[in-house]
Amino acid sequence: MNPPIVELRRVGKAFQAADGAPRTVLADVDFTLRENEIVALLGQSGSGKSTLLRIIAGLIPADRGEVLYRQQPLHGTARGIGMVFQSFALFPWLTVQQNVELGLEARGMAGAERARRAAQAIGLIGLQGFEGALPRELSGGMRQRVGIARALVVEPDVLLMDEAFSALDVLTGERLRDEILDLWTARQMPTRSMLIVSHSIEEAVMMADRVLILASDPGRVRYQMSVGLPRPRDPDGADVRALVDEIYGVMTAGRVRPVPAVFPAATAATDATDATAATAAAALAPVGEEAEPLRLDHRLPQADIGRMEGLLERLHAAPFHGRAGLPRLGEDTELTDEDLLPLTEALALLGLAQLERGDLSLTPLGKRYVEAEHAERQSLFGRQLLSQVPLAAHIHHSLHQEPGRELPQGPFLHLLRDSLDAEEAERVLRVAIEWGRHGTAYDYDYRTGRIQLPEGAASLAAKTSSQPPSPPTPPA
Ligand SMILES: Nc1ncnc2c1ncn2[C@@H]1O[C@H](COP(=O)(O)OP(=O)(O)OP(=O)(O)O)[C@@H](O)[C@H]1O
Repeated sequence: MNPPIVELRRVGKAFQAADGAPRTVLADVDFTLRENEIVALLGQSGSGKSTLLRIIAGLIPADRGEVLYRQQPLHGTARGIGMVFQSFALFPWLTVQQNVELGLEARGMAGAERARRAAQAIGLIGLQGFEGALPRELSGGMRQRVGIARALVVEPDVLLMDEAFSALDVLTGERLRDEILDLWTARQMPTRSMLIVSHSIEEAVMMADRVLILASDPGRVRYQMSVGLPRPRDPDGADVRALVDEIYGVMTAGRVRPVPAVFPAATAATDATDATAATAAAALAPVGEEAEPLRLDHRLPQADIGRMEGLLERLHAAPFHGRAGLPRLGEDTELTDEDLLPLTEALALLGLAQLERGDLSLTPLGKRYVEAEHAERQSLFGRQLLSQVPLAAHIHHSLHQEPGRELPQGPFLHLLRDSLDAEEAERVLRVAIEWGRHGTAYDYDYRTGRIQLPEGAASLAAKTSSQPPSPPTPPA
C-alpha cells in the first residue's frame, strides 16, 4: 500500500448556528489519502464536503481529532497542499501571469524564478499566449485553467479540487477534466495525489481510484468504493456505467423511508386507487433498512414543482414507461446529479415515485398524478404533503388553530433554527411554502411574510384526515 500523505483521525467540526448554539457539520471523520491516488468525495449538498477540503487545505481548523500531513500535525496551510476552487477565485485586476505567480510571491521567491515557474505552469495547462490577459478577457474554461495553474505552480504534493469543473459548461468541464487526467497519467503534474469534491457521479468514477460518500447531519464517511479501472476510461463503457449505477444506488438508498398509509382508512375504504397507492407507498423503504419517520426539521430537498412534474412526465413517457435508471434519466432530461438527486428524493418523500438501487419508478399514485388534470394534481400533492412532511403538517395545523387563519413565518423559522443554520432554515421553509402553495395546503403573502390558509382549505384538511392533524414530534 502506498504511504499516506494526508490522514484525518476522528475529525470533527461544528459551526455556530444563528442562535449561537454549535451545529456539528463533521463528526468522527477518518480518512487517509495515499500517494499516487485520486480520491473523489461525493455527498448531498451540505454534508460537509467543502468543509472537509478546507480543513485539509488548512484554511479552517478542525475542532476535534487530528489532521496529519506527511505524518506531521497540520497547523494552518501547508506548502505541499494546493487547492482549486469552483469560483476560480482570481484577482480581476491581475493578469494571468500575475495571478499564477501570486502563490510564489507569498513564499518570497525571486522574480526571475517566479516568472520561470509560472510560465511552466501556464504552458502545462495550455494557456500560452494569454500571460498578459486579464481574467475578464477569458472564457470560464480559461479562467479555471488559470485557477489550476495557480494551484500547480507551487508544485503541491496534494491537489484539492472543490467542484472545480461545475461552474463550466458540460463540454468545457469534461475537456478540462480529461486534460488534467492525461497530465496525471503521464506524470507531468508535480502532484502526488488529488482529492476532488464533486456533485457528478460520472466525474467521480471517471477520475478517481477511490470514491467516498459522505453522509449528512453530521458528515461522516458512509461508504467507500475502489475504482480499479485503467485510464483513460470510457464514460460510455460498461465498467464505468456499472459503477455509476452502483453509486447512484448507494446515494439514493436511505434517503427514503416507508410511507405510512397515504390516506386515512375512512377515505381509502371508499377509494380503491388510493388504497392501492397506500400499499405501493408502503413499499418505499430501501431494502434491509429500518426507516425512521421524517423529522420536523428534515432538510427538505431543493426541488422545484415544475421540475418535479417534468421528471414525472418523462418517467411516464416512452422509452421509460414508468421506470428508469437515474444515469439514463439524467442524460435524457439533461439534469445534473446536483439537480436530479433532490428531485428524485422529493418525489420519493411524497410517495409519487420510488427509488430502489439507483432506479426511479412511478408509484401508482405518481402515475395517477401524471395522468391527472391540474386541479387533481394539486389536490393529490397537498394530501401527500400533509401526510408525509411533518413541517407542512405543522404549519397547516398551526394555521387551523388561529382564528385569523394566518401566521407570520417567523415562529416557523425560529423553530427550524433550533437545529439548522439561518440560511438552511430559510431554504427549508421556502421549500415547504412552495410545496404547500402548489398543494393548496396554505398560501404565502410575499408582501407581509405571512402564511395563511387559502379559501376552501378546510375541505383539504377534511380529506387529508378525519382527525385534525396532530402536531408532529418536535425535533430531537
Ligand atoms: N463558515 C460557516 N459558518 C456557519 N456554517 C457553515 C460555515 N461553512 C459551512 N457551514 C455549514 O456547514 C454545512 C456544510 O457545508 P459545506 O459547504 O461543507 O457542505 P457541502 O457538502 O460542501 O455542500 P455543497 O455540496 O452544497 O457545496 C452547511 O450546512 C453550511 O451551511
